[in-house]
Amino acid sequence: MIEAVGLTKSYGDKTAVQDLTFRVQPGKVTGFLGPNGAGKSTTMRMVLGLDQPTGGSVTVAGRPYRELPNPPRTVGALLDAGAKHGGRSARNHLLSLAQLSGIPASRVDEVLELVGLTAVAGKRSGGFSLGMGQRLGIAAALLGDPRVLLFDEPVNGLDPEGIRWVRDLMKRLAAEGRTVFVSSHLMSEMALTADHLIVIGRGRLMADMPVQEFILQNSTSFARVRTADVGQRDALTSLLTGAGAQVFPEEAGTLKVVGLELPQVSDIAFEAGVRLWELSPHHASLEEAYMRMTQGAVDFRAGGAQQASVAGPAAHGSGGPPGSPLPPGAGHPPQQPYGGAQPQSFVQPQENAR
Ligand SMILES: Nc1ncnc2c1ncn2[C@@H]1O[C@H](COP(=O)(O)OP(=O)(O)OP(=O)(O)O)[C@@H](O)[C@H]1O
Repeated sequence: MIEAVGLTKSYGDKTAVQDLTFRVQPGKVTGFLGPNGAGKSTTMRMVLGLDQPTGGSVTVAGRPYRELPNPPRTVGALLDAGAKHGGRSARNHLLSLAQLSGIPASRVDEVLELVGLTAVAGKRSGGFSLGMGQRLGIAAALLGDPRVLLFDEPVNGLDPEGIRWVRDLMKRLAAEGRTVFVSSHLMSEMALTADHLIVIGRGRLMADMPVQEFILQNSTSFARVRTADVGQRDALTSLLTGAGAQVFPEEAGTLKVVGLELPQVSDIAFEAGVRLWELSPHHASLEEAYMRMTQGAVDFRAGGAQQASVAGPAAHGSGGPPGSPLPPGAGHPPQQPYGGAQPQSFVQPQENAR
């Protein structure tokens, strides 16, 4: 387990991490999320004793990293996959790390096999592709067979096969009862990999909960409705609005209905004699929930002028149609063809979550 209590780190007058308290539990993959500059790497560096907190504390398996009897056998980490001696072969790189920690040389071949680098073990790691470098970094993290693992952006630059391999590895490590703490900006990947999330923004804790709960708490589900014809669609729109729903017409001719359960929508349509061709539930993705939660905690955002020049003068705002309650920026999700079952979400305008 990793436990942070009031963890704080300041660089001069810049506070990178502020009063963070959380536990990373064994047996789960815990995703560590936050916008650029939120303090994720700083936190991980403090877990690993590479930076000293200016306040609070963080322990691994009950002790600060520097007090662990044999740190590489307790905690392994991939922080910077580029941090290797490029002139050495993959095997020699791992052998030197093993020697430093009193790990038997036989373990080097085991981890090379585990990450799929056996065939290139004798090659200079300087010539490795990004994906091979990531695998070598992961091999180094696994060398001491530690119970606690930290990975900072482990899928950075990996191809789909590599991403899937990392995902399966994380899940396997967690299933073995290890503590797996992994940062990533790839939300779709985190949704598939993580069981639990710790989200920070501007150095502060914003969420600490299971992935599904995070999505539920930070998103709005909606129903998509398709009627047999336009006249019925307009009639149904007024009835649903009258019943307290927010109704948004979509380009594909469907309606997005927020605020009523599916059976209620069905009953209202039935009682009015409106024939429905589609009535489907839609849930938010992790990415949508994350964007909604962190929108007030982003340090770096592309400026409007920049976006305009990229989009070209003909581009229109991404808000709702004139008269719609959607503000600019709260655009409709991509339309699905009729019957398309991809879950989508309407992200409602929300005040700064903090
Ligand atoms: N050595 C340092 N000296 C001064 N400021 C630092 C130092 N290290 C980090 N910071 C600042 O602390 C803040 C948090 O940085 P950190 O790298 O931990 O964020 P992050 O969440 O890992 O970001 P990213 O997702 O971009 O990697 C940033 O504002 C950063 O500029």
